[in-house]
Amino acid sequence: MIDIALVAALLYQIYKLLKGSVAIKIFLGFLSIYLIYLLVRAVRMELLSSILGQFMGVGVIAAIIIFAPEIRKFLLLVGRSSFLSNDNIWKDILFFWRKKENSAFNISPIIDASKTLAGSNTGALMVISSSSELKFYAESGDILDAELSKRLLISIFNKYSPLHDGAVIIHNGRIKAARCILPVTEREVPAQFGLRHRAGIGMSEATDALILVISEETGQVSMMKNGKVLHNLSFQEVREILNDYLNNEDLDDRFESLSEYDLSKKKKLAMTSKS
Ligand SMILES: Nc1ncnc2c1ncn2[C@@H]1O[C@H](COP(=O)(O)OP(=O)(O)OP(=O)(O)O)[C@@H](O)[C@H]1O
Repeated sequence: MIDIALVAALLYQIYKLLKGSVAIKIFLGFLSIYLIYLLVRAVRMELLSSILGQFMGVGVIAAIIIFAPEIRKFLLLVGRSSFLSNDNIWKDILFFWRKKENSAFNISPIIDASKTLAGSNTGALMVISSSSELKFYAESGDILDAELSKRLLISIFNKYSPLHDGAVIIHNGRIKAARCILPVTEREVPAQFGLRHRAGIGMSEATDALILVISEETGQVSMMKNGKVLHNLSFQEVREILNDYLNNEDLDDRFESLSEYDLSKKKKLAMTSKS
């Protein structure tokens, strides 16, 4: 019984750590195959269980290679005394069946700060996550865990601030971290998108977060979700998208895929050159 409880707690912690990243899909894939393997073995289906057994053997080595960075970070977290002494972990384990709290929070500081940042052509990169703290990415920067405020966001992205380089991660009304390094997309992106936008698109491909980018060059606001983009948004649109995202509404249809984005740009260009 204690054995089962410990395994359940461990699996839950791994799930929490990976939540929001692509690694979780691979992890759940492995877990499902392992459960099928146990089931097949229990009902003594010899051939299938030997095939799945072979796969599991190779799978463990493959998992170690695929999850190398995650395993390193996980061990680092385990090693930190704060990880085990953190009350939240025990609360999470004890009350894991509780319904997820509504992720909505007051987004006005994000909108107000974006207005000021865009108005002064200050570049910014914000990751807003409704489902998780995105610990992996937060750990790549400086942990703040500060209450979300317009003044704080403006200070972070001020060109002279030591925190301005990289992204902030916002979750549950708190700025979890600043100066975070995000994965850059490997897909081809429109020529006017530089590194900041590429990182925004990359992060939206790797996680279920919503990304907000303010261009230093033009002051224009873009958002990214699931590898798709929306460019040159008004602040009213930003507010609506943010609200809908935090209320778990499906935003996929509203965003443009990178190929659509190129096409719509070309159409606009053709129309303006005709007129
Ligand atoms: N992988 C990354 N993760 C987080 N932030 C990044 C990453 N790559 C670049 N950045 C941020 O983007 C800034 C560089 O942006 P760059 O000027 O290349 O982007 P851009 O998309 O052309 O945007 P802009 O329109 O603002 O010039 C860096 O100073 C850094 O703050």
